[in-house]
Amino acid sequence: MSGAHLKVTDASWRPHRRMDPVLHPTSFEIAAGRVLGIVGPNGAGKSTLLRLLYRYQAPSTGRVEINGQNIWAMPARKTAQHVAAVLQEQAAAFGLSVREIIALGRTPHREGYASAGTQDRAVIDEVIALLDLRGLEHRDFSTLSGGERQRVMVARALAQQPQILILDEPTNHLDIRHQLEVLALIRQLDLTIVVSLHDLNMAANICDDILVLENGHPRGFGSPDALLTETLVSDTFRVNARREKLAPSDSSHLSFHLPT
Ligand SMILES: Nc1ncnc2c1ncn2[C@@H]1O[C@H](COP(=O)(O)OP(=O)(O)OP(=O)(O)O)[C@@H](O)[C@H]1O
Repeated sequence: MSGAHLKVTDASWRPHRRMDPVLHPTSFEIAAGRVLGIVGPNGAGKSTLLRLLYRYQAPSTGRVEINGQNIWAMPARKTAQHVAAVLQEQAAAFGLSVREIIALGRTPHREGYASAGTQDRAVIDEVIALLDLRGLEHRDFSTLSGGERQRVMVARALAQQPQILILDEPTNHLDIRHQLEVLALIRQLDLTIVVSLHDLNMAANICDDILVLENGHPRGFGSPDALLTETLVSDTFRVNARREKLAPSDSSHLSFHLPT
């Protein structure tokens, strides 16, 4: 697996013609292999932007390009060979096992109704091991806990062998250990990653770049250190934010308080 260049130019989205945009024109560019964090308050437009990136919704204006190709000019199947998404809502599984769910990630790479070949099985085995799912692979997906399901959905996305991985709040439902494991995995994958996160400290730790959205508008794009200033975080999230150095690691840490 290796990443792809992602370029978003003036992409906006509005639900109906006469309504205000939910996402106003937004532009950014990330080189192959970088991790971009999307942060912002509830309703800021994070999931809406992600939907444009994995070709679920067409932008009302602007373009999304992967390695210079507009994703709406390619067949959906071709986009699915490049981009995989892990979403907050998990589809109903109708009695499928964990392994069968993960195998669905191979669909864009198969011809017609062909069943899983040797390469498909090897990829599925690899991601099952990577996400520590060996003990669960024959369980009915619907019997899993929220955190176990989340790991299965990450495994399914990786089975797609994408160049770009989109994750919408991937640490929801995960206990601390599995949060750290999923975040470490994100850092270690040789892919371009776009991840929405509510935890700004987590975002600052794992992301190369951050895009801040507020009320459907891009507020800034840049490195976590340069962008996530006390002023920007306080204004965007309507809190008093303080940035401190944690001893002994000397890493930067944001803390938050309600304004008095
Ligand atoms: N299909 C739609 N029709 C009308 N409004 C919509 C539609 N989809 C999203 N919205 C609105 O757009 C805004 C942004 O929603 P979005 O889900 O992108 O925000 P978010 O930043 O991901 O929020 P959260 O952090 O709460 O998950 C919200 O006010 C939402 O109600």
